[in-house]
Amino acid sequence: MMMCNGDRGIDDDDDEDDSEACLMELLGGITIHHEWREEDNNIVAKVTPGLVDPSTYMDLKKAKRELGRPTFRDTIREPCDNNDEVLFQNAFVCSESFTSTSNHKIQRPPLQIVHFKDNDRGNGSVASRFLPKGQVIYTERAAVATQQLLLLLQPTKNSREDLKSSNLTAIQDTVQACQQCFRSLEHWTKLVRQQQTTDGQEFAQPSTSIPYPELWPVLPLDFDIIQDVPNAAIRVDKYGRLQCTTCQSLFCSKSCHQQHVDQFGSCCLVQRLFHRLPLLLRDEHDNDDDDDEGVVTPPQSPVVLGSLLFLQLVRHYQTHGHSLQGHWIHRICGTASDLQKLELGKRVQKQDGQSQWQYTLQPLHDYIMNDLLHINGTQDTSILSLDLLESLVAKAARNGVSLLTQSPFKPYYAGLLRKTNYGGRQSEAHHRNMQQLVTVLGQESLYRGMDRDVDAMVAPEITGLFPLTSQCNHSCEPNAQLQSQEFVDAHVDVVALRDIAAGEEVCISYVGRRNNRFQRRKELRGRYLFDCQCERCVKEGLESSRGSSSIGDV
Ligand SMILES: C[S@@+](CC[C@H](N)C(=O)[O-])C[C@H]1O[C@@H](n2cnc3c(N)ncnc32)[C@H](O)[C@@H]1O
Repeated sequence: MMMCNGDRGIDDDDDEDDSEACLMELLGGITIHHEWREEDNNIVAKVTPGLVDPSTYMDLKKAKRELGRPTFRDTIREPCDNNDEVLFQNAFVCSESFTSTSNHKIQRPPLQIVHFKDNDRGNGSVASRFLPKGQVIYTERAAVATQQLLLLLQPTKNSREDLKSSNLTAIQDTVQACQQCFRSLEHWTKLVRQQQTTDGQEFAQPSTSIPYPELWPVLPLDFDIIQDVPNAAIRVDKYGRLQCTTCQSLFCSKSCHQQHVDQFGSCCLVQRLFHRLPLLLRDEHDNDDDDDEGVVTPPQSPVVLGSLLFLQLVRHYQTHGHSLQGHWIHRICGTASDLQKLELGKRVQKQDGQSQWQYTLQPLHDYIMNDLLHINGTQDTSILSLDLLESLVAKAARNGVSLLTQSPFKPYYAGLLRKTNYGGRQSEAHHRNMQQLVTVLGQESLYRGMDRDVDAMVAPEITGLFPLTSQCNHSCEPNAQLQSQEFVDAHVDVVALRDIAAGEEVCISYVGRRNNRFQRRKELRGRYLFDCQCERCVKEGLESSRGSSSIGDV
C-alpha cells in the first residue's frame, strides 16, 4: 500500500504572526496556494492560481530550457486507448472555489495515460500541460475504500471450538467513522477518556471541558433519543447520524448510507465479511496449536480491500447485465499469480513439498459465494471466480493507498484560534482557552506534533483504490506526492513537488524517500514486484557499475 504524506505539526507560539497564512502554516499540511475563509460555518478552501502563470510555459522547448530537465519526450511510448476514460471518472480539478457542500466548477485532470514500450514500466501518466510547483494536479475520490480494521476477536470461551465457530464477539477498536465517506464521528471526550485510560484512571472528571464545544463538529453519540426510520433497520440520532440496528455500522448521513447500500448491497454484508475474515484466513497450523487461545491475526489490508472490491463487482455484475466489461479494474495492474509472491491470503502447505507454502483465498471465495451472497449455482457466475478474487487482492496490494483522513481536530482548532482573534492571541481569554485545551489533552503545554497525537485517536485510517492514481509510476526522485484531502474524506490530492513540464511523466514515491538505494529497491521488489527503472536508479546503477563510490548509497 502506498502511503499518503503526513501533515506537519501544530504548536502555539504567541510570537508568531497572526495572519491567516501563518495560522495555516501552524495547522499544517496545507499548501500555500490554499486560502481559508469561514463561510456559514464551513471551512472553505480557495484554490488560487499557482506562483507562475501556466501560459508562459505551455511551449515545450521553452519549458525544457526554463526547467532545465528532460521531459521524457524521447522515451518510446504511445497513447492508450479510449477505455482510459473510465480511469478518470472519480478524478477532478477544482477550478475556482471548492467546498464539500457547494456546487463547484470541476475540470478534467491535465494528464494523459501513455504506455511505455521501451521498458517494463507498463502505463504511466504524463502532464498534458505545465504544472507549477505546489499545484494540486487533481483530486480523486476512492472507488472503493475501507477503514483499517483492528479486529480483536474475543472468543466467548478460551477454546479452539469457539475460534472455529461464528459466534465470536468482534470488538472494533477503531475510530468511529462514517462507513461510506470515513468522516470521523468521534467526539472530543474520546481524547479525555484515552488520556485517563493510559493513566489507569476511570473516566470521571466532569470539570474537564473544552473551550467552544460548539466548534467541535461531532457531538457525543446519543442514541437514547433515537427515532426509528420507517421500513429501515436504521435509527437516527438528533444530529442526523445513522446507525444500522443490526450490524451497528455508522453513517454520517442518509445519502452516505444509501451510497453504501448501492455499492455493496447492505452494510450488514460488509460487517459479516469483516467479522469472518480472520477465521477464513487463519493458518492451518494455528488450528492445531493447543496453546493458542483467542489469538487471531488481523487480515492483511489488501485482502480486506480486495474482498470489498469483489462484493462491489458482484453488485456491478448483477446490475449491468451480468458483465464486467469496461470496468476500471481491468485497467490496473495485478494478477492472481501475484498472490504467491506477495504472500497474501491463507497460508497452506503445498501438497507435494514438506516445507513449501502456498497462498490461497479459496475458503474466502467459498464463504462469499455460498454463505454470504448465496449466489453459487443460482446463475452463471463463472466470471466471479476465485481467480477474479485473487487478482483483486493483488490489485489492491499493488495499487492501494493508505491515508489518514481528517480528524475533527483541525477545523476545531482553526475555529478556536479564529474566535480568539476577537480578543487577540495575546489576550487572557486566548491563554485560558489554550490552557483548557491542554488540560483536556492531559498535557502541560501545546506542542508541535500534537495534531498527530490527536489524529491517532480521532482520525480514521483508511486504505483505498484510486483508479487514476493507480496509473502513477514510482520514482525515487518523484515530482509529485499524495496528500490526504483536507476537506472531504476518502479523497486524495496529487500535488506537484516541483514545476512539471508539459509532456513530463508524473511520478510519486511508493516508499520512504530517505531509505538508501538498496532498501528502496528491496521494498519495491517485495511489495510491488518490480525492479525500479526510474532515472535515479538507472543513473545510480550506471555509476556503481562504473565503480564510482560518490553516487549511490548502497
Ligand atoms: C501503481 S502501478 C503503476 C501503473 C503501472 N505502470 C501500470 O501499467 O498499470 C505499479 C506498478 O507499475 C510498475 N512500476 C511503477 N513504477 C515503476 C518503476 N519506477 N520501474 C519499473 N516499474 C514500475 C510496477 O509493475 C508496479 O507494480
